[in-house]
Parts: sequence; structure tokens; C-alpha cells
Amino acid sequence: MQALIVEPSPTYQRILSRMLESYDFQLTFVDSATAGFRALTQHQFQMICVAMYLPDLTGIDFCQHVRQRNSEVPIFIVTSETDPELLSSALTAGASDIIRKDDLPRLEESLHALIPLGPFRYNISGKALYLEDSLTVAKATDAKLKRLGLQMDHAFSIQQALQLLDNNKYELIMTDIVLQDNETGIDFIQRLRADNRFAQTPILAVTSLESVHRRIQALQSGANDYISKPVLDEELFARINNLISATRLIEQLTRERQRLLELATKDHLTGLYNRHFLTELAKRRFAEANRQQQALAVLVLDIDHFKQINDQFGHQTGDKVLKRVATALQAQCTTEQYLARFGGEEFVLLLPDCNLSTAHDKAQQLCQALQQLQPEGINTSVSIGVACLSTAREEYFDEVFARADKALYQAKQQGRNQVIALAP
Ligand SMILES: Nc1nc2c(ncn2[C@@H]2O[C@H](COP(=O)(O)OP(=O)(O)OP(=O)(O)O)[C@@H](O)[C@H]2O)c(=O)[nH]1
Repeated sequence: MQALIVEPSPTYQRILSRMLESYDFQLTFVDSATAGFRALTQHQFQMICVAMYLPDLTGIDFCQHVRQRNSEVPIFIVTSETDPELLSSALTAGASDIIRKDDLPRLEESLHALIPLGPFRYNISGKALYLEDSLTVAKATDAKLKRLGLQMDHAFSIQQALQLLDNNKYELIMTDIVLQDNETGIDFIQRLRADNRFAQTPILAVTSLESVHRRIQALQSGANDYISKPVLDEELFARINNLISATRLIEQLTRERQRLLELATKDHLTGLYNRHFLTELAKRRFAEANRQQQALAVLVLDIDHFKQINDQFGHQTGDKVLKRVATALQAQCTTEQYLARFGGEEFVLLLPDCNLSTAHDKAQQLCQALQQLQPEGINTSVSIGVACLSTAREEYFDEVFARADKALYQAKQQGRNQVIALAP
């Protein structure tokens, strides 16, 4: 690794040389910005230290020039200056950190943080969006985020940011709070939080140090965290890492919850609801329908001669037939019509707001659809029993299911591939 030290004072050159000894750097010392620019054309540097005051330029100007061509290399400005405005403009110019001459060990700390940085220390990847009206600040931030493993898209205005959000997926959204043209980052955060698509995306607000009121407003609007300008690299990295890690944890928990829910409610072969889920749902729906005197019908469907399909084509083909039949049945159902695999080659369909005649028509439609399906090239048919809730008295799922099952038995007895409906 190569490091460039742009430092006119021989004393500080020596001090820096000793400090950097323990790092595996090849050091190039120059005493002016002009010599520094020349060195940059000759070598590829992985780190630059520059004094604030050089004979030909300031360290800030030097830094700004370097950043125009190289957004990645860490640049440390070494100075005795304490003026906050000057230090802030150094960071705006793209400096990675400012090292005070009376606090040189900080350079070691920064280097220490810098060297193991990247995907190894922070397991971060993906893209971040930054709404910021200053191109210089955006470029400097881009370089910092790259070191963290994040690609950055930059937007100058809320409109531009919203367009980027329509077409990209971001792990993190950062926004400056004070923007041009009467826009504020607060407006942007509020719009994001009103949009379900970005409910989980972490938002980091970038505010000025003195504006406590704006920081509170940003958090109240839905920002997850804030960082104050001038932004210190290590603080930025730690906050981004925390935000993204927390979001990933929530996503992981949501996926896990979804998986457990599927396991508890779905049949693993066909992906339809399982017997347990449908029975529980049907119990609730029957109680409701009795109370509100609504129609409710149950269909019991059974594939005809399925044992023969298994025997003739094998169990695996039998499974494929079951899946194809399930998909075909599901395709004929709305989201309000609940289809379950009850076991083996038997399916149950719960039809809310459906009387016996409509349920019978629906069953006919399913019966015909399956006759034409030919799953795995095999002639397949179903028999269907239909029953519905009595309008004269309260009935519960077990009773209506038993009647539909009896109707199914009759359909089988009468030659299969047909529908029988039994009135209450
Ligand atoms: N491939 C496969 N077969 C299954 C599964 N579950 C049950 N079966 C088989 O389904 C067949 C059901 O046979 P039966 O109950 O005799 O009924 P059937 O042959 O369809 O005859 P009918 O219903 O009277 O028309 C049995 O051979 C079971 O082994 C499954 O998950 N996969």
C-alpha cells in the first residue's frame, strides 16, 4: 500500500513517518500541493495526509482537486486549526477526517478503522439513495459509502429522489434536511412514510449540528436516526451499519413468521390450505353466517380412481396429478372462496354467500374443468358433493360437511365424474 504525505514541515514529516511505521505503507513525502499532484500522476495511493496550509494551496483546495478525480482514496487533513467553519468546509471538500496536530493518535484510530473497513467488517451491500442539493457533499458521501460496501444514487430534489425510488431498491435512504427551492428533507421523509413501499426502509437524516429542533422533527416524521454535519466517517459507518442490520433482522423475523404461518396453515404438497386451517376457518364462518342469516355452502371433491393412477403411473406421477388438480381448482376460485386439501385426493371448498343452486353450478364448472385438464396426460375426473347451510335452523360446519360428504358418496355410487347436491 502507498501513502502520500503532503506536509511542508520536516518535523511533522518525521512524526508522521514514525506513526505510520507500523502500517504496511510505502511513504511518499512532498512539501507542496504541486509536488503532491505530480506524485499522484506517478503512483496509486491508498491513503493521503495533507497539511491545512501548504506554500501554494490550502489542504482544503488540494483535497477538493483530488476528489474530482478520485472519490475513493481516504484523505486526512492534518492541522492545528480549530475554527469549526474551516473544519466543516474541509469535510465538505471531501476530507475523510480531520486530524488535529495536538491529537495525532486520532490518525492511528482512523487508520485502524479504515484498514479493516469494507464488506469484511460491516456485512453490508446494496444501494443507498442520498437526497442532497450539494454535488460536492454527495460525491464525498458516495466515496464513504463505497468503503462501507454500498453503492450510492444521488438526487438533487425530492422529485428526482421519488423517480429513483420508483425504479430501484434501496437498503438505506439518506436525506439532507435543508434543501433548495423551499423543499425540506422533512417533507421527503413524510412522503416516504406515507408510502407503504418504503415502510421498512431505514431513513437517516443529515442535519446541522446546531439544529436540535430539525433533528426532533426529522425523527417525529419517521426518520430512524440522524447524523450531524460535519459528518465523521466512523460515526456515519456505525449508524448506517446499525440501521441496516436492524432492518435486516426485522425482515428475517418477518420471513420466519411467514414461513411458520405457511407451515401451520398450508398443505406442503399442493400449497393449498390444510385441513386444520379450513376447519377452524369454517367453524368461524358458520357461526357468523348463522348469526347474520347469510348463505354458506360446502363442496367436497374427490379425484376418481386415484388409486389406479398411482398403481399405473407410480406415486410420483400421482403427486404431480394432485398438484395440477389443486392448481386448476385454485385458478377457478376467488380469494373469498377457501379451498383446502383435506387429505389424500380429497379437497374441500368453502363458498361464502352461496346458496345450494349457485354452489351446484360452481361444482359443475369445476367438474367440467377437471375433465378437460388431463394432468400428466392422464384422463382424470372428480366427483363432487354439495351442501349448504339451512335457512330454517342453525347448523354448524360438521353437519353441513357430513351432508356434502354423503352427496359425494352418492356421486361415486352413481358412476363418478358428476355433482350431487343435497338440500338441508
Ligand atoms: N400419490 C399420492 N397418492 C396418495 C396421496 N395420499 C393418498 N394417496 C393415494 O390415494 C389413493 C386413494 O384411493 P381410494 O381411497 O381407494 O380411492 P380412489 O382410488 O380414488 O377411488 P374412488 O375415490 O372410489 O374413485 C390411495 O392409493 C392412496 O395411497 C398422496 O399424497 N400422493
